[in-house]
Amino acid sequence: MKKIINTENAPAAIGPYSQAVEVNGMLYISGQVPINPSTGKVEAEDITAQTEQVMRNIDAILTQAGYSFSDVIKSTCLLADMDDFKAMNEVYGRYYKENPPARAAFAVKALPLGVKVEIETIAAK
Ligand SMILES: C=C(N)C(=O)O
Repeated sequence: MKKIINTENAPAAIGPYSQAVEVNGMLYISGQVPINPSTGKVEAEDITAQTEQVMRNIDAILTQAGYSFSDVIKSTCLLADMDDFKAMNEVYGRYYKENPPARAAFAVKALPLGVKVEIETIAAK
């Protein structure tokens, strides 16, 4: 049975999706963009600050669902500009120091709200 995960410590959805859905010990977190949940706005400007906000949002959803970064098995990183790959990795890598999850990274034409980065996450117990 699926369980919808919702926390005020991560941004509300900006479209018709849930922050995360848990089913059978698997947690599927929607792509997180760098919205500050306190204000509902994108305040971070550069890729480092935007990635930090995205990772904080992922952390809040993992925590709400009773998971942690060590439970993450797969990420998908979407970038508006592949020139940001290195800087995104520097922040991302702080959260996954050992045995990092499987991952794909893409540059896409554009991201919602004109942000530079969006990261999807799947975790398992
Ligand atoms: C930001 C998103 N995850 C979306 O629009 O689907």
